Order: sequence, then structure tokens, then C-alpha cells
Amino acid sequence: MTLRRFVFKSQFDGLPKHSDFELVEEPIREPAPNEVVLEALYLSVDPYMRVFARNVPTGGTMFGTQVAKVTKSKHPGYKEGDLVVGHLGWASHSVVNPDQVKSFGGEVAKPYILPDLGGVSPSTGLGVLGMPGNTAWFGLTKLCQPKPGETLVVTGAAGAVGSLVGQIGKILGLKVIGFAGTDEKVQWLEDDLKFDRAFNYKTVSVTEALKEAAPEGVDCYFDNVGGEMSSDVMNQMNTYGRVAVCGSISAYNATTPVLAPIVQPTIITKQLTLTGFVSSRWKDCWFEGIQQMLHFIQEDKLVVRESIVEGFEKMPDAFISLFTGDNTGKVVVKA
Ligand SMILES: NC(=O)C1=CN([C@@H]2O[C@H](COP(=O)(O)OP(=O)(O)OC[C@H]3O[C@@H](n4cnc5c(N)ncnc54)[C@H](OP(=O)(O)O)[C@@H]3O)[C@@H](O)[C@H]2O)C=CC1
Ligand SMILES: CCCCCC(=O)/C=C/[C@@H]1[C@@H](C/C=C\CCCC(=O)O)[C@@H](O)C[C@H]1O
Repeated sequence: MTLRRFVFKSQFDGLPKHSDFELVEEPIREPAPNEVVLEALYLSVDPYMRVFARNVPTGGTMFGTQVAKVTKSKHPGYKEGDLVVGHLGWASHSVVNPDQVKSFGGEVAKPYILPDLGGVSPSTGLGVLGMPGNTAWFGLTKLCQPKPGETLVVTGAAGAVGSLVGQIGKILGLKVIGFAGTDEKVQWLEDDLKFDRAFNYKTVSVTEALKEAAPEGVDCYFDNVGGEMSSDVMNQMNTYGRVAVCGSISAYNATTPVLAPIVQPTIITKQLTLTGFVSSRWKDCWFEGIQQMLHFIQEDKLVVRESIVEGFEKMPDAFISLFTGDNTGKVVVKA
């Protein structure tokens, strides 16, 4: 039996390329005491990989999370057939001691057994019932602290996190306005996800769109893209508005520093609160977040969409699609 893994061949320069990765194949060794053999079922590609790949040495396995099945176990906490979510990288199989698995940042991050999802696909353990779902749920509720009747803007609105943020906003009684990069995505947000309004940021002025759609002003902004769009949104915010600074994907592939209109005068005069965050901030209530999102699914309150890419060898294609906007909802690779 062999395993395949993608190694990082050269540092990214601009948009990631296929030639930045190399697929290598090697035998799968037998597990030692306290080790398990894991077979990847679904693998996640996420925008943060573009940013933090600079920490990976050339020849190192690309990092990332996956849902994997335990196929052999010599560890008392795991049995054959268990499904786990873990930082196992871009690898088709792994032989690891779960107690020693580390995230790309170097912290020990023991793979967790996927909770009972009541028949929902295990792939969602990488999306709505995992990191992106918790990012949306906790980021919106804890940092934007929305009140019913307020107006929420979300950018990257048709993606893994953004599509959930907007829908949670509707569940919480907000007026929701989304920005995404194609007319099809805009239509999906309005027709299927019931956003109050959505706009294609590539063809409209964000400022004019908000003056028209939110004349009352914006109270909460869930920022997935950064840059000029975010300056434009903040300029339309109300006094004491709250911004959850989640991501800045508009600049991840930039080769020179990205400039955007300064926002300090707006932040000061409107007394805005901007809070940057990473989802692990809520690691102590991680499973509560998953249960909350599962309840929303079971109550038919959430439309969950995945862009499933078939085949482990397609990992680079799936990853690149995040930056070309080819995905809608969560991108997952089915091994
Ligand atoms: N703080 C945290 O803990 C976390 C932060 N994030 C951040 O949230 C954001 C969304 O992540 P995620 O939901 O996983 O990814 P998405 O599923 O939203 O995929 C990325 C999307 O970003 C949009 N995009 C790409 N390039 C640009 C650009 N130049 N300008 C504007 N939009 C662009 C594309 O949609 P379109 O067609 O609309 O352009 C693309 O589909 C990212 O910034 C990510 O880094 C994600 C998870 C956790
Ligand atoms: C400018 C980069 C913004 C990245 C935003 C993003 O997508 C975050 C995702 C986190 C991700 C990375 C978290 C922390 C980085 C620590 C840096 C380091 O250790 O070198 C991961 O934790 C999943 C998401 O919560």
C-alpha cells in the first residue's frame, strides 16, 4: 500500500500555480504503539494556506485539515472506523501518534472524533460543522453583537464563511447585504439564501450600492476581503458600528503592498469597534458551535452548499479556485 502527499516545491509568487506543488508517493508503514493509520476521505483547502505557506520549508508536506477514517489503531483513544478531523496535511494517508499531531503553527492539535452529525455528510466537518461554521457563528455573534433590525454587510458572501454569516444574520433578524464576485452568486444569495440584497462587487460601486440598499447605515460588517471594499463599507457605517475582521483575501496574492483609502477618520468619528480574530479563539466552546450549526441545519434554517472536487490529485486545482472565485460555498476535495 502506498500513500500520496503534496509537498511544497517553491514559495508562492502571486496566484498559486500547479508547479508550486509536487505529488510524491511512498509506502505506508505499519503503526507503532500509540499510532493510528488514517485514510483521508475529505480534505479542506482554505485561503489561510496561501498566507502561512511561507512557514513551510521547501519539500515539506502542505498543511491543512481533513476528515479521515481510522483504518488501523494502536492507540487506546481511537478505534477502526472512527472518523476524525485533524491537521494531517495534504496527504492521502497518515501514520501518526494522535497525541503528537501539530497544527501548522506548531501547537499540539489532537485530531478529534467527528461528533454524530445525524446523517449530514462528514465533509461538512470541514465546513459548516467545523472551522468555517464556527468562524461564522462566533465571529458574527460574539464580535458584531448584532441586534434584531440592525443592518449587516458581509463580503466574500457566497463563500464558505460568508454564505453562513449572511444566513445566520437572517436567522437573528438582521437586514443582510452581501457582496460577491459573479451575477450567479448574487442571484443565489438573494433567491436561495434570502439575503435582503446582494451585489456583484466587480460591476457596482460598493459605496453607491450601500447608499441605495442601506440608507439607514450599516451596523455590523463581517469583513472577509479587506482592501478598498472594506474602506468603502466602513464609510457607510453608523456610530458605534462593529466590524469582525475575519480575512483580507483581496491581498493574499499581492506581490506589492495593497493600498486602500485610510479608515481612521471614519473609525474615530463613528466610534467603530474593529476586532480581528481567528476561530481557535473559541476552542473551549468549539463543539457548542458545531451543535448550534447542526441544529440550524436540522431545522431547515440553513442552505449548505459545497463545491466538491473529486480526486486527491486535484488538491492544487481546488486550492487555486479559492482565488479565482470559481467556488460557491465550501471547497472540499473528496479523496
Ligand atoms: N479569521 C479566521 O479564523 C478565518 C478567516 N477566514 C477568512 O475568511 C475569508 C473567506 O474564507 P472562506 O470562506 O474559507 O473562503 P471562500 O469560500 O469565501 O473562498 C474565497 C472567495 O473569496 C473571494 N475572493 C477571491 N479573491 C478575491 C478578491 N481579490 N477580492 C474579493 N474577493 C475575493 C472569491 O469569491 P468572489 O467570487 O466573491 O470573488 C472566492 O470564492 C478569507 O479571507 C479567509 O482568510 C476563513 C476562515 C477562518
Ligand atoms: C492575513 C492573514 C489572515 C488569515 C485569516 C484566516 O484565514 C485565518 C484562518 C485561521 C487559521 C490561521 C490562524 C492563525 C494564524 C497563526 C499564525 C501562525 O501560527 O503562524 C487557522 O487557525 C484556521 C483559521 O481559524
